[in-house]
Amino acid sequence: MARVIGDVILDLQNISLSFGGVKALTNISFDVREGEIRAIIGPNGAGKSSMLNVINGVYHPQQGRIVFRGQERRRMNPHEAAAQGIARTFQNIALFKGMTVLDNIMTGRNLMMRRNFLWNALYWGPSRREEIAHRKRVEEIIDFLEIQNIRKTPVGRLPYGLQKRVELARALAAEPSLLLLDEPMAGMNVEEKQDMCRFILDVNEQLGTTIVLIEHDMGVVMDISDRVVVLDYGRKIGDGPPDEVRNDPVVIEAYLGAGH
Ligand SMILES: Nc1ncnc2c1ncn2[C@@H]1O[C@H](COP(=O)(O)OP(=O)(O)OP(=O)(O)O)[C@@H](O)[C@H]1O
Repeated sequence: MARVIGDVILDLQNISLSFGGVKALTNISFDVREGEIRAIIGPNGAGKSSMLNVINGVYHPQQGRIVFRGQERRRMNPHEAAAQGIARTFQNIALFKGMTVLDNIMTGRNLMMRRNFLWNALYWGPSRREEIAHRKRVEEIIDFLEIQNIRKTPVGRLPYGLQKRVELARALAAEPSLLLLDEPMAGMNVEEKQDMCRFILDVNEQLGTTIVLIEHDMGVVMDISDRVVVLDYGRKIGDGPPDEVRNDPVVIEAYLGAGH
């Protein structure tokens, strides 16, 4: 399928966020277009994770507007953001280590399970049918990410790179239209990084999912993203296609200054 970059679906305008005296984000504006891979980069402590947390409703900025799919967003929590089609993965893997791969991915469907426990107890048949439908979708995701052979393995027994892939699978189980990835390749070896890059591109191209990712590996960022936002000390210092950002003296200075 040919990639199509569409209209702006997420517009962040003049976002400022502070924690007590610490200014994590200062007057940041950028947008995300439908179907693109948008990277957020910057030295440690630049505000990247805070920005993702603003997008999915974990943090509430003191100033600024967030417009998602044409609607100004009121204060919302992560559950509401997920219901609007925004899913994310975390910097530190947040899976249930004792549960199997399959069960972990099923937890990603929770939001879509319409029927509650009482209903399930009373009407076994329809809820069973619903569970089968969810299982089918989960099995498709398992095939897509090529983890069939570990579907019954407890997550805690898997190598790190595969755990990250399971986390991606769980996020995909919610069928998001906007996927936020917080350092999806952190701590991986070269081969694991190549695999993860391929899967991120496949998700974007074949499922049409818009992706915002934080990544420290510059090679990866330059290879897979359409546009890059650069943060430094909570301010935006660059924004544009990878080639433009890479050659921007202000960006180069921020990275050299931070010892990257
Ligand atoms: N919950 C919080 N309470 C207080 N300060 C916070 C909180 N979250 C982030 N900060 C501060 O906000 C600033 C930006 O942090 P953030 O984690 O967003 O940066 P980052 O670019 O993601 O860094 P890293 O690359 O190290 O993950 C830092 O000074 C951090 O200490």
